[in-house]
Amino acid sequence: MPLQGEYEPSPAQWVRDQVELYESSGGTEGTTLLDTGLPVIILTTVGAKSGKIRKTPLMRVEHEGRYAAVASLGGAPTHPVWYHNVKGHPTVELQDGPRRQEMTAREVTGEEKALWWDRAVAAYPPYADYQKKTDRQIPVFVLEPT
Ligand SMILES: C[C@H](OP(=O)(O)OC[C@@H](O)[C@@H](O)[C@@H](O)Cn1c2nc(=O)[nH]c(=O)c-2cc2ccc(O)cc21)C(=O)N[C@@H](CCC(=O)N[C@@H](CCC(=O)O)C(=O)O)C(=O)O
Repeated sequence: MPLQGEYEPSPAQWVRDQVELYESSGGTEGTTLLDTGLPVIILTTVGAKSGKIRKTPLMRVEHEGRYAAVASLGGAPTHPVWYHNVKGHPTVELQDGPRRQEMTAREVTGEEKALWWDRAVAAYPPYADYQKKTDRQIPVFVLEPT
């Protein structure tokens, strides 16, 4: 059952554009991070305050059908806003290329987080740099098919 609500595009034009291209191409275009060629997924969440539908490109971190969503925001001192959406509404949708599925998200800690953090850094090495540049502990969600 797709998430219900009014879609509110990101205020960031480059994010809006990537979501638009990803979705309008059926997940065949806009599926990488610009010049890196590294794969990207689209996470759909429900706004924690507005209840609106939000769509957020994230680096693709996948292992045996489960995914990680890393709230890095480039190592900024505060969490990205979508972090609060997922905490408030753990039922999310994930589009990986042409495949879209409903997932349940949970924030991971301790050894489980360390395992997924290694997988995330292997998929996108700059995550390690982001963590070095902030005292904020970058949160990691694991997304599992509902
Ligand atoms: C700009 C802000 O976006 P954000 O949710 O903080 O997310 C910032 C970024 O993480 C987001 O732009 C990501 O897509 C950036 N990004 C990555 N961001 C990451 O954190 N990790 C990644 O791996 C990542 C990869 C990536 C790849 C490609 C790409 O194009 C972007 C990528 C935003 O959308 N703000 C809205 C509000 C959004 C919102 O969800 N509001 C909630 C309020 C929630 C609350 O405040 O409690 C609501 O509607 O209720 C606004 O200001 O109107």
